[in-house]
Amino acid sequence: MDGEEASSELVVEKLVEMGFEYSSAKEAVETVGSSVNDAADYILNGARRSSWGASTSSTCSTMNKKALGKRSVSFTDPPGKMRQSSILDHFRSNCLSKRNKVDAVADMPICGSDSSSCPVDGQLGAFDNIHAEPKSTSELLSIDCSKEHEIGPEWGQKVNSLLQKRFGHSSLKGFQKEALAAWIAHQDCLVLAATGSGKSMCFQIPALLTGKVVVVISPLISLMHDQCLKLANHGVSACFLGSGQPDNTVEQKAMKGMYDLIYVCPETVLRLIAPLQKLAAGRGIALFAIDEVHCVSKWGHDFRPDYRRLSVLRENFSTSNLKFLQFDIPLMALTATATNCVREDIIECLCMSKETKIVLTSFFRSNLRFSVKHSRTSSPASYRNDFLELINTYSSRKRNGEEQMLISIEDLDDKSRSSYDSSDSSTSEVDEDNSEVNPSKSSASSKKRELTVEFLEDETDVFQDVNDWDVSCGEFGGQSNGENYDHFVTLDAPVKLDERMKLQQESLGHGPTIIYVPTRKETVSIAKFLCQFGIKAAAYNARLPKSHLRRVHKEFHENHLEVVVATVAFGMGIDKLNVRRIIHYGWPQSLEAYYQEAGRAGRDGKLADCILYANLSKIPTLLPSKRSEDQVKQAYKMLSDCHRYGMNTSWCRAKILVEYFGEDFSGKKCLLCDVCVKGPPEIVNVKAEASIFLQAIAAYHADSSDIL
Ligand SMILES: Nc1ncnc2c1ncn2[C@@H]1O[C@H](COP(=O)(O)OP(=O)(O)OP(=O)(O)O)[C@@H](O)[C@H]1O
Repeated sequence: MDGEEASSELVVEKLVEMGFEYSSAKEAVETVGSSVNDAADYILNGARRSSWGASTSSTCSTMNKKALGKRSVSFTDPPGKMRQSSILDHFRSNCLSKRNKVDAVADMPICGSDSSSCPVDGQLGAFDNIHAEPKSTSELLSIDCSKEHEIGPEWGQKVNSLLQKRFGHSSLKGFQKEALAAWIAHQDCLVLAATGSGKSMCFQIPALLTGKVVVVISPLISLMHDQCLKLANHGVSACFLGSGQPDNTVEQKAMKGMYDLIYVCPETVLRLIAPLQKLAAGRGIALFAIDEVHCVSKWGHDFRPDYRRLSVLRENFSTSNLKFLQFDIPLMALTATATNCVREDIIECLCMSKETKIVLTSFFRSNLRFSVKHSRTSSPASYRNDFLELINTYSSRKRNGEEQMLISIEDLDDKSRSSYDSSDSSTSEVDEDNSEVNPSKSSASSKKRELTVEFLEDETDVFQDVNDWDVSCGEFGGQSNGENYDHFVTLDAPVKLDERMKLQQESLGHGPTIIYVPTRKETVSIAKFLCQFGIKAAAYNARLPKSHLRRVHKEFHENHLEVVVATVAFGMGIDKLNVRRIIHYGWPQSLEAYYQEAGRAGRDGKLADCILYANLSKIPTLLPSKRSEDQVKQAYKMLSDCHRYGMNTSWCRAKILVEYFGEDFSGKKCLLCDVCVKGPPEIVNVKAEASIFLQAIAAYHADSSDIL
């Protein structure tokens, strides 16, 4: 093999790792040469034109790739000019969209192609606007934090007026009040509240109330960036620090106390202990907030080692260490998902005080309709069964006004066979049986079939670098789409029975869908499958080119994409209100991860579906990662909890989930899930069969004793 051949093989190998079929990878490399990015662009471009590209010309959608030639099929700038779009682009686009939304959208080029229209100087200008100097100082409410307080009527009024003035909300939610009461009493606090319930307000208010700084530790640049952006929109000054921060004056300004809130990743906060101590002595630090705190625990689903070192906060910002402090600077730890065991681990590991207040809201999300379906998954033959309803959902919208002809399974067969038959035969996961697998059948059929093993994309590999600027440079932020937060339901307590009964009658809107799949390969194959039927679908996994990932985020948030087929890499920070369906097509890695991912549906409070397609003949296997033996054991225990959830046929699914997090749901049901609606499987009286069976055994033993 000569050098060139060897490098082509390597590129093909890389492309297969990204999730592409070997044959497509090979063809792409033959056509565009040995560049991973070009080849990936080349393959994706075909899928994209037939899926997202409603406006692209039909000549492109015929995918006559060879005729199109190298550059004409690429959707990004030529390599030499290609520039990773940055957070600044997003700020810029948001500033633009605030000034003139319609114009900005019309002008907005698709991923990365706007480099010429956005000079670096201009970007920095926009960036400075985001990191506004604290205008709020004169508006600060003079509250004496040296005394203990309760959120009495006086406090309540002050906070509510701030809330209204700054954020347009009428009052604090119950759990927010509780968390603030703990902070006012200088207590540490662990807040466990559902995704999207408003946890950030618990640490944003202290910065605005006291005039001191709040330091927020967060795992991802995308989350920090998103929050800074939202705060800037509300006129609150905030910044984020870390290697993802391109302006090196921001850190100095932050340490001088020029921002109300400082967002920082764990590794950076560890580096900044001495300057933060100076800040505490100067403007003062009101609170350390540790967001997504489940990352502390090895028993959680998203462990990040740097989080465990955050005990330095208690050690270095306590009265014993800093003599000028009257009280230890309180720690507020926040998460949406933590089991009892994870909670204990967090409190111990962060050296939070013994009196730490735990503010726990109901994990129950009354508008989420959970169900489990059984499927072989991972095979194009199953796709035809499993995605029929989804395809019909989106195609009925497109045929709006015309006769509503639903696509039949035969139509799907015709359409998809042409492009999938060949791949069917080339995969070891071929599924000849077209019918849905049901649990009773599966044990019998698994005798005939080998159990297969599926390598899960491991989230510890996905987010190797907390400052992964490229992956996380975010087009997140549902609010900028004009989606209405007014519909947001208070998630403090399960809504009333009659409200849930009403939800049963509601029809599920067309809104966006996220399909989570365990492997990178499936992100590509399912997106490709859905594209065949005119669905605007795109694949998302950590190995795909960054420019593609950015584009997926952007188009998803702007409602141009209908379906994203993703691994766990499409994760934290997805804050979009109108997601109508979260489909897990294969096993999730844990019930915590499942609930967090499913929780991205229905944040507008309207009915949303959370469907798990369980494949009982597939054993999920974690990709090799930096996990210790103990952690691997724990990871497999978590997988087995998922299995139990998938096998359940008797208990309300929401009950299983919320009780997993230690909540008492006794005597309650969600009334929406498949088990609540269809009930447990019918009880069959097998007395007669059992008696024959027992007689047969008795006869057998009698015969054997005769022989003996
Ligand atoms: N008291 C309130 N009344 C009404 N809306 C609120 C209130 N507090 C916060 N919200 C809104 O709730 C939405 C979600 O808030 P936030 O992003 O803080 O949720 P979160 O719990 O941190 O979510 P996640 O777990 O996904 O990080 C925001 O739009 C916020 O403005």
